[in-house]
Amino acid sequence: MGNSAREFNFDGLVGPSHNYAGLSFGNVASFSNVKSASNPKQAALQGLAKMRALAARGFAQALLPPQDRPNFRLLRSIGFTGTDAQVLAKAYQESPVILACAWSASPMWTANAATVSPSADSADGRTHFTAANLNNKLHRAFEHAQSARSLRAIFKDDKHFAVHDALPATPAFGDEGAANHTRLCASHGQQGVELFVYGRVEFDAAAAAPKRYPARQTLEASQAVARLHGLNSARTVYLQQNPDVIDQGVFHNDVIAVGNGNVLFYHEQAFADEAGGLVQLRRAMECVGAELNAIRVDTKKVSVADAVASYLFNSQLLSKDDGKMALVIPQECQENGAVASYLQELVASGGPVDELIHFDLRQSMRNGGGPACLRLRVALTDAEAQAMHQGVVMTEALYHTLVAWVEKHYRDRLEPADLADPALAIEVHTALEELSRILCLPGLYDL
Ligand SMILES: N=C(N)NCCC[C@H](NC(=O)CCC(=O)O)C(=O)O
Repeated sequence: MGNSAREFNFDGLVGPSHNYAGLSFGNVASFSNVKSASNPKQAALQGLAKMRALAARGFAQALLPPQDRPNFRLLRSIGFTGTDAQVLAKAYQESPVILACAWSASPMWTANAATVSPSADSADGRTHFTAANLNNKLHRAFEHAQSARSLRAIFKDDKHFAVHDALPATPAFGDEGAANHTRLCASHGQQGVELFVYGRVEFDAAAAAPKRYPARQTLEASQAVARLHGLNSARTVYLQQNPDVIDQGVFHNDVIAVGNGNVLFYHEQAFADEAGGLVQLRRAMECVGAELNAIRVDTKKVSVADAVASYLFNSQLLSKDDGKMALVIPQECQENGAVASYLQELVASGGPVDELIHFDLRQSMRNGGGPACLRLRVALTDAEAQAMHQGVVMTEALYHTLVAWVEKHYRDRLEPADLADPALAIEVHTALEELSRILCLPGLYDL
């Protein structure tokens, strides 16, 4: 258990079938952009620009590859038969929405790929990953097999890493991965407090739950992940998300709170019991010799509606070498008056956050995915960082190779009817075969 570690951010490389299908009930952006035309090329380039800029700033940056689409296995398993072209044509005719599920590029939001516990926190001293089953949404519920496969390809060395399969895919174990999990610590390499935020409790009929939109994460799932990872109960905290904010479009906790180091940046209405939650967190933080720095944003400064529209809390909070933190925000935050003035106040306050870095991530934002959705955090010691596959680490050279690859293979416009085009399936397949060569991961896909 070394205590020098760096946090790598594994961003999802946006896949060539990025489109707007309105598949996520409870996610306001997904619903309001249904059936509008997407631009997969621009989406991928926007994501790559973020990765490149953060890598150039010295932050440890890597990527997770997109997944093979469309999912012909899904389409065939529900009775669409014939050649690939016939399967697409029949699905488009009978159920365009299920066809869109089979094409979804949703694995780009890698915060939902898995929950990660660094080696400093686990009983066996390895880094643990549990692929998230994402079983609340059809289009996301089949991501986990490839997520686990990709993670195993990158974190192969079982001396250092353990990748667990997703929890049983049933509502009791609804698991959304790192989007509902954050880690608080004195420094990334030291023991930390793992905070799991759940939306509902399967086996407690009296527990509060949202009324309008689904709660995707259960307490039972969070507890199962903590067990699999061998976490210590004194350093593990479970808090309930405020069901009222889920009903206002906060479908994951990372839409209303983000943590890094000893800082928890959160909205006043994020948790069902704010005061009780802070007591639990402070107590757990004492066990790791750290003091919680809670930055609470009041409703009178930023309403829940403004937080959802701007994605203020779906920001990345990154530790800089000088001990301060940068907040990586989507440009929508600058365009929202209340949020923009709050942010000016925040960086001028003399607190830990002294810099804002903003990106145009509009293509992803229109499906409800901001900077924090697009990345999976993995804190690694030097030995662990060396043991992982190096082909996914972002460098200037890889950036340029991937930009050329995107320019060659991606379309700049996709509309619902394009999902019936058999040529698109061949294009995606060809692109991914080439990608697995670029990343030096020959067995990446089960093509
Ligand atoms: N908050 C985090 N960590 N992730 C954001 C995920 C956004 C994703 N959107 C979608 O899946 C929309 C797909 C569509 O409508 O085409 C979702 O709702 O699961």
